[in-house]
Amino acid sequence: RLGLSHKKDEDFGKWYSEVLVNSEMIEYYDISGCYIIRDWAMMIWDIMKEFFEKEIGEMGVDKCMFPLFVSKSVLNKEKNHIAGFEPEVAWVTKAGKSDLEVEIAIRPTSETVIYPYFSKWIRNRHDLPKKVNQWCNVVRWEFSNPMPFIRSREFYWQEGHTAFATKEEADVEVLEILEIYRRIYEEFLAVPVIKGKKSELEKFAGALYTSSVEAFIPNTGRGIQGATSHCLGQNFSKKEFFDIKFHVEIEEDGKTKTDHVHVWQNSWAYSTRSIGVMVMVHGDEKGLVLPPKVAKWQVIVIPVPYRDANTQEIFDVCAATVKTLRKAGIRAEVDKRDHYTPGWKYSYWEMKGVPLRIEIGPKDLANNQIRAVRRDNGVKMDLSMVSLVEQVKELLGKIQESLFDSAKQRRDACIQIAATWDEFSEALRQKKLILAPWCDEEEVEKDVKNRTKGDTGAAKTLCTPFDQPEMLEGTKCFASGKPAKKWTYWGRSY
Ligand SMILES: O=C(C[C@H]1NCCC[C@H]1O)Cn1cnc2c(c1=O)CCCC2
Ligand SMILES: [Mg+2]
Repeated sequence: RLGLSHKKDEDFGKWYSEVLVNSEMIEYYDISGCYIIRDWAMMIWDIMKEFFEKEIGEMGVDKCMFPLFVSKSVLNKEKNHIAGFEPEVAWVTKAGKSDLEVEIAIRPTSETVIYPYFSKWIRNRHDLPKKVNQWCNVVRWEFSNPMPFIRSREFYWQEGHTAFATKEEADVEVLEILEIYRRIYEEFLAVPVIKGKKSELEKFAGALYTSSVEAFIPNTGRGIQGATSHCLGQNFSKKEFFDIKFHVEIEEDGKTKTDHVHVWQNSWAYSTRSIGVMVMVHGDEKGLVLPPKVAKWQVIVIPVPYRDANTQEIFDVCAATVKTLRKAGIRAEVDKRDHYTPGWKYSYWEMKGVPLRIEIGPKDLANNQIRAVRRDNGVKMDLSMVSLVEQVKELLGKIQESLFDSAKQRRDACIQIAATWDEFSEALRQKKLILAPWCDEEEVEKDVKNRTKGDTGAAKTLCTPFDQPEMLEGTKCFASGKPAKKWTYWGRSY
């Protein structure tokens, strides 16, 4: 296993692809935009899923699994929510040699699959709130250049779909879910994100409003949507095709009348794209760098026998060390392959991004200690075998924290405030994440897109952060010169 042949700061795309293959996260596939997700990456997905499932389980969200296929008539019932997306929908048109009577779409998202059943299941108030979530694959036949995890034609996500009797309940849940997404990124993947609201132009067409957590890739100067939590309002429930409503009894001049109220809905998702963002943010010239929280192996133990001196004893101590660490809930493994040298193993596990390496050789045995090496900053230290578990736990905590802190420092260094068009253009040229005062007019947003169109893509609004800086009296929009209404993040994006 050689090192990487591409540098992160020289050819980011090739570096990213090589890291994913060399760390055994991804295998390429013969259909463009489709990738094999291997064990090393599946463990990341499963660790996040376990946390996410626990959190939404406590919120009363039920599990479900709706069909992969959507009939053409159903998908096109709700045209406006897929407006502009038709080219991305994949269709099944044949089975064997015979054409299908009716073409069947492969789900690109499941609103039109699920909501007819919400209509059937929700009859009166005590059927509410209705909350379901499914973990599944979706297919979107994107045409812009595919990238493993970031932009693939099939990807895995969870999609939550909920219905409430009142808007207030829906509004609360939108933000509760958004906070879980922030935790997924910041506490598990050690990636800083910005919580905010999408503009009317960038939001999901079927939504009343869209909130998102936005990440940023310093190397390419591009923003990337990390996860979305939408309030759909009554946009779907009031559509006659769905007509999702509950009946209420109202007293009117002494008589009880029944009326009905359309439900208020949310939908929310994060996907395997989150894994790609983590790789891009933390990876380095030696390969993948895994945050301990999501590493299949948090500690790799390497025996370092010296000539034939007490080799068996060294192997026994390595095995015992792994056992002790595992008993304490630390995900540890020993690499006892005898056809590789210790040095070779160091490079192999560095490429795979294991947060902490433990080396055990004759000297370590003699001093009842081990040599620990951090993957994030390469620092080496000798740890006593006495209270090793506590020291390793503390070290893993420090690695997790320092990965987040350094990623946040690098992201913050990319943030540039722009008050005028010239400052905006210059910041864009410098691949910055731009915070600018905006008049909140859609025409202006479209104009900025047109004026910044180029081979590296146009600049767009990423989100309007909930955490708004003060807007001084008289502040002008950077693009239109009109009175600014809000501070918004702009940039090129994936
Ligand atoms: O998928 C959503 C909205 C919503 N879907 C459910 C989970 C939350 C949220 O992502 C938006 N969207 C994006 N992309 C596409 C579609 C689409 O509806 C439908 C057609 C194919 C491309
Ligand atoms: Mg898309």
